[in-house]
Amino acid sequence: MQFDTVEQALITEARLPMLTDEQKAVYESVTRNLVDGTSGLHFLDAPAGTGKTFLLEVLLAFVRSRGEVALAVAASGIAATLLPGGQTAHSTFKIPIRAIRSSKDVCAVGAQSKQAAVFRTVRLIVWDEISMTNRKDLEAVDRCLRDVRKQDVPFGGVVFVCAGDFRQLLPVVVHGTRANSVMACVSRSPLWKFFRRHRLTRNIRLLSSSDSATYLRYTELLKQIGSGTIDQDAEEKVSLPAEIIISAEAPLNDLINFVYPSFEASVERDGYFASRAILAPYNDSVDAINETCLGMFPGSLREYRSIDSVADEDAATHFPPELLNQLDAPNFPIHLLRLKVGMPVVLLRNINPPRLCNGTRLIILAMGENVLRCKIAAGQFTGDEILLPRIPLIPSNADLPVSFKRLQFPVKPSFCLTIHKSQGQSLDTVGIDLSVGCFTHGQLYTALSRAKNAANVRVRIPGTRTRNVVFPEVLTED
Ligand SMILES: Nc1ncnc2c1ncn2[C@@H]1O[C@H](COP(=O)(O)OP(=O)(O)OP(=O)(O)O)[C@@H](O)[C@H]1O
Repeated sequence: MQFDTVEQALITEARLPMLTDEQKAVYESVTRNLVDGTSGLHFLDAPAGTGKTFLLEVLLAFVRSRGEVALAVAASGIAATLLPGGQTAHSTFKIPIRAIRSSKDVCAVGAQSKQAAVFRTVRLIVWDEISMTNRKDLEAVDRCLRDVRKQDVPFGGVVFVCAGDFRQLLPVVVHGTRANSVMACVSRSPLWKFFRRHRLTRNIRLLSSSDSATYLRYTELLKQIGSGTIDQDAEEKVSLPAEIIISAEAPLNDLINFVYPSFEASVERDGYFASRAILAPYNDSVDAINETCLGMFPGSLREYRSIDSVADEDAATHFPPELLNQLDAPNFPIHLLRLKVGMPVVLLRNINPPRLCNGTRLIILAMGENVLRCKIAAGQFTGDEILLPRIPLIPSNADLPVSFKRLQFPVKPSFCLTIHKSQGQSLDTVGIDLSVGCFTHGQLYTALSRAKNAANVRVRIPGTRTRNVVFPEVLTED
């Protein structure tokens, strides 16, 4: 309700003529439900870059221009920052965060809560990157909406539009097998049959800046990699075009210099870090590349050591601070955080959604003893300045020997991101470090499809072949 209806109407008016015929057909189908007051479940099932998120933005603006409530969520924080008013699905619906999901999971939404009041009035829910969502989360939201809205129909009768691409990354199942990942997909949910499937086929991301021959060659390569129809050997390795390869025998700096040709100039240029990134499949490689980039980045280094303590005082003698300092968990700040003014970092917690979410990218402007002054680097709040304090953080979902608390800035360097975090992004320049190859479904396709221009992609691999993992059983027919 905080959206300005006039402003939203202007966005709708400006964007409508831009929609392709395919996008327009979906827009009309969804707005028919919204205008008629009928319910409708829609699934935008389309390859990377075909404008799913773009279309969701127009639908959100349409509803908000009418003074009605539209909620925007995404499977990951960084994808949520791309949607106006976007938040993670977990944060919006209070879905429990657990390593092992259960069919009995319930959203922590009280009947008298503000959240429940919003769910009763909401007209449209859009859910982006749904292919990364665990079906149990979607099912928990279904139960919550039926309950709160007192309507025993799927999602309590709201108009629900989800967008995704099963060629890209699937839900993460900790210690899970291939079958566990496949079974966790929303497409395996009994709810899925209620969704009407819409297709988009034109890659608009690439269209924006490639010549037509390059466009055709690269979109064909993406299609074959995404569907697993490209020639691959017994180790699932595929050949990539010579012009995009950087040899892994050459120094890592070659890839860094391709993506970040001038760190000195970057400090002055708005949008420099939002439009480019190095991607890698493993957290360890990401950390090592960030460390190398930090060494090359100009300016003086400041080190921040966290203060770590165990939750259970009785365990304190067995787990002294020096031992806790060495513990690490995914999506958790490290004990010794090394920062420089002007460098990009990514937020690791929801501080004040939707402005400051897990996944918001920031540039450091100044560093104090207990506070960082930062500028938001991407998304609808780009340019806003914020103050970020050290906060107490407890690792979730981690295989750690003890439960502990860390007082640290909730950020990590983001010259390089995991491929997982890049899903949903459109980047001008992309460098992919595959010196250690991809390990799961859709990683190579997701990484290669982030680029707006095929000429601005480089992949660092040993030799000319790299691993492409595809689980054909999750792919829907084109
Ligand atoms: N009709 C359009 N007119 C102009 N630009 C568009 C249009 N549709 C999409 N785009 C642009 O194309 C790029 C890719 O669009 P978008 O991110 O919506 O694709 P996507 O299908 O959501 O991709 P992914 O599956 O990778 O998340 C963006 O830069 C977006 O602004």
